[in-house]
Amino acid sequence: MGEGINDNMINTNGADNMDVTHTEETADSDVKYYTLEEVKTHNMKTDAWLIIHDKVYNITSFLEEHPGGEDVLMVQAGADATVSFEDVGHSTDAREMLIKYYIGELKMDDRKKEGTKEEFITTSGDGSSSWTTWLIPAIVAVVVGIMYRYYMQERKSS
Ligand code: HEM
Repeated sequence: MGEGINDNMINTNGADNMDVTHTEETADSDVKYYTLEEVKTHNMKTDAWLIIHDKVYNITSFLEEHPGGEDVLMVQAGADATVSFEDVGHSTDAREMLIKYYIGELKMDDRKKEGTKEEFITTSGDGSSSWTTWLIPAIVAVVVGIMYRYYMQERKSS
């Protein structure tokens, strides 16, 4: 994995970085990047990670403390829990707690930006036709209104 395919983006000072295993570091900070494949392997009670909004959390020590229970977390362990986490409507406190368990970022290649957006914008078709549905009746209404005014004026003057 990662035998220098994308390394030019990530590894700008690679002179003494001989040991490139699963975690590559950005040039600007110590942020660790994990692949989805790697996160998937951490799906046990003794070693549980999950992804929320492209960030990776090691929640092993939190499993027993979670007010929503251990089981719901274990269902998500090793996977992207963004939708479940948001569906519950976690409090600001819960969101702040995440910091404690943060261990790094999901690799850019494994992020699904459109995927997460699509989940929330699926209710009313593709949206592109929505403006035509009101614009055409609006034009018709204006034209009918103008014609009606002319008609009334003609009736008054005759
Ligand atoms: C590390 C990630 C998580 C943290 C820090 C966290 C934290 C919390 C906290 C503090 C609460 C108490 C209520 C609140 O303050 O919102 C809570 C409740 C809950 N959480 Fe989480 N949670 C996490 C992940 C998840 C995930 C992934 C799920 C779903 C699969 C989940 C499901 C629930 C449920 C069902 C409740 C109970 C809600 C209720 O009884 O009203 N949580 N969580």
